[in-house]
Amino acid sequence: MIQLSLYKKLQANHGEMILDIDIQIQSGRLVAIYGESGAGKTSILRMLAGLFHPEKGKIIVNNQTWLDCSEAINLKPQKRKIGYVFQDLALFPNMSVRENLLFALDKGQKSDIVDELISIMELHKLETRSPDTLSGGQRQRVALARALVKQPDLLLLDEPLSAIDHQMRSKLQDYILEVHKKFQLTTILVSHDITEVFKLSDHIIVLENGRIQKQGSPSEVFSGKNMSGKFQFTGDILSIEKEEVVHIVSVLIGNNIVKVIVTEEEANDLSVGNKVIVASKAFNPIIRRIG
Ligand SMILES: Nc1ncnc2c1ncn2[C@@H]1O[C@H](COP(=O)(O)OP(=O)(O)OP(=O)(O)O)[C@@H](O)[C@H]1O
Repeated sequence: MIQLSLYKKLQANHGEMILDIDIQIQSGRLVAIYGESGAGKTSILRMLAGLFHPEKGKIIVNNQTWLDCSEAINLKPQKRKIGYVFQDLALFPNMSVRENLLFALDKGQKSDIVDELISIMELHKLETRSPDTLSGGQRQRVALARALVKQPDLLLLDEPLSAIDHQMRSKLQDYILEVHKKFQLTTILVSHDITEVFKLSDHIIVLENGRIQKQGSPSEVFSGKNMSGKFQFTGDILSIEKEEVVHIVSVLIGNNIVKVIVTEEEANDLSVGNKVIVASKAFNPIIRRIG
């Protein structure tokens, strides 16, 4: 369990902004912090990592106090068992991919975990390469593996995939899900991307001007009501076409286009580019093998 209460005055574009949050996260969950630019998301992660200090607050991770301002407890960043991946994370350029991972091992820690991560993250073909010769997506895959070497108590992902193209991003999201399933690490993901947040997290905290505006499951948070379905996916609207009395909405879900028929009234509420949830609970989905 992670208990977090943080208070800090920040300098926002429009003047002073108070970051004031109280969050509890159960162990093993993947929680997303979602919010507009400047809402305070990165500040929370930096405070968790010990890189930024709140004026008031407490951070307790698995019963260990990392920070308690009233007791003057403030564990150094290197004493906090954290894996941190952000957009422009630098790998050591003078070391191969494998050496970058080995370098992250704690003193006396067995190197088996490096082999395991190379296998899970499918880095075999890249392990002797220098980071400079890798694509952005490959580098982030290595960065994620490196953050996992120490088997942290808490994994922090700050927009780790935002500079990566759509197809590679989707693959990397699968890797994140895979390692999360395998290691059950408590993970906090900061992202602007609703589809990403929906796909990866089981709980979403929406931050607005330094305060929690709402939180809950992805469907509770994004559909405004508790939407349940036999299956549901998120996607982007590509087109809305009128056909006689109905409208046909084409939605891009992953790499597939799904067409959904809606009424005129429903269509009026939708625009090309909107992120949407496509769900069904009235009938059983049909499954067929492909290829
Ligand atoms: N050291 C600091 N002292 C005071 N204010 C700060 C400090 N660091 C950041 N801020 C301000 O706090 C606000 C929140 O910044 P933060 O980076 O946490 O937002 P964010 O939600 O992560 O935004 P983005 O999505 O653009 O990364 C910003 O207005 C920023 O200028």
